[in-house]
Amino acid sequence: MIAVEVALSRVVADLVPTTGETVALSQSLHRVLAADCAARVSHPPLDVSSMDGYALRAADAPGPLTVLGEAAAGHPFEGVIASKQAIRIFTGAAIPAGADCVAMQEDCRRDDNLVSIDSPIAAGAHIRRAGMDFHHGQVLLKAGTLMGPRQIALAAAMNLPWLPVRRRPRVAIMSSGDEITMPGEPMRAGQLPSSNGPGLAALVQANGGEAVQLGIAADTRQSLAAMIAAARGCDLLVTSGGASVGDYDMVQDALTDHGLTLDFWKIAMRPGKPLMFGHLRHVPVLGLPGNPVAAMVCATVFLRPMLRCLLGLPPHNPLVSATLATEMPANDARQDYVRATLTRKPNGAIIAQPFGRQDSGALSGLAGADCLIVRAPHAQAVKAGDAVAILPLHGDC
Ligand SMILES: Nc1nc2c(c(=O)[nH]1)N[C@H]1C(S)=C(S)[C@@H](COP(=O)(O)OP(=O)(O)OC[C@H]3O[C@@H](n4cnc5c(N)ncnc54)[C@H](O)[C@@H]3O)O[C@H]1N2
Ligand code: MOO
Repeated sequence: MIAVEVALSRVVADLVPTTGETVALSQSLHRVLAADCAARVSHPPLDVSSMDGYALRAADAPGPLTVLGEAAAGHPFEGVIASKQAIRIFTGAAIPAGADCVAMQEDCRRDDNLVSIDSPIAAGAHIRRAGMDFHHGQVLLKAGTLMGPRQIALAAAMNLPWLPVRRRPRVAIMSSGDEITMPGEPMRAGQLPSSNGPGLAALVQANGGEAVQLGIAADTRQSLAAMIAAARGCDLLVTSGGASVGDYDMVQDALTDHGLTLDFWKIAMRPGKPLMFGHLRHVPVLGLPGNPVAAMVCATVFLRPMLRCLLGLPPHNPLVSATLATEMPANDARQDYVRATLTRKPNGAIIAQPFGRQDSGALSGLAGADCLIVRAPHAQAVKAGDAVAILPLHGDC
């Protein structure tokens, strides 16, 4: 059995980011930029007012000044302001030639076509300079940026209607087992619905991939072989089930028939001991255990970083620290991923409460967990109040 960290470094070692494609800005949420993007405009495009008020020369304050006209956003005042003159101006409007500041409306007194300024004012007040935010040609969004709502707002301000993004990695997902059916299908006695296929597909989608569910192979070499063949053209093949040592655990044999180059099988991890990794004609193959919690935890720990690498993102799965609510015994040789809830104390401390039942077939606990407490191999017993490392579980895992 190899260590989790060694396994993790091996699964991401040879991954090359997918090629780029162009998508509309409106379709770019959660996509990763494949190239640097430069602004096609300056922002703001010219000197504009940041307040509603009067544009004037600061040296002319307190006035009174003659109001020549007005400027609103998108409707500039075309004339020139001379000494003792002002214009009414609104937020976002261009600063007229000759003016060097804007007095806020609240600081001004208007009397017919005259305006007086009640507070001291300096040149430059309430003016946003052209290009204050960014200039035409400036690279503001770098290759590798994950596009969220804030980055989309910036790209729009940069006048970029299309963006170069990494193609979504195509991940073929294959479940196996004679007892497994698709959710909702008729079931014989003893059969159960596949949770791994839909759960893994959702994890792939939530992490920027395109899931291709191949279906459920029967526990025969022929059935497994047919499904493995259907994975051609994918960037990554993920199998679930049939990974252990039982007579009907034939996934690895079927993959070997197809030319699998095995990298590793079995790691020091709980849940997830029979994890397998290799390559089928250069396509990485991640063989997940069938136990539903093991499949999803291994996907969180291994598949998520693999997807990140295929998207050109750093593979990190950062651990953070929490305070333990109850004692935990010393750990054995396998790195343990313990399902737990998190609560925040009024003083800001984050408290992790492990579930009593940690069976790797019990999905209800995983779905209700906020985090996995990560316990190193041979970790010593810990007591309530001790610090532990946790892997937070968000909406994408
Ligand atoms: N003698 C040993 N037996 C087992 C060992 C071992 O080291 N020696 N390891 C155990 C561990 S740890 C795990 S994890 C499991 C992994 O088994 P497999 O990967 O071969 O998975 P299956 O036998 O196919 O199924 C296990 C379990 O999970 C259910 N399952 C399978 N696929 C799905 C699916 N798509 N959706 C929902 N549930 C699924 C299946 O019905 C079984 O109950 O091996 C232990 N045994
Ligand atoms: O590691 Mo298995 O994944 O214990 O259930």
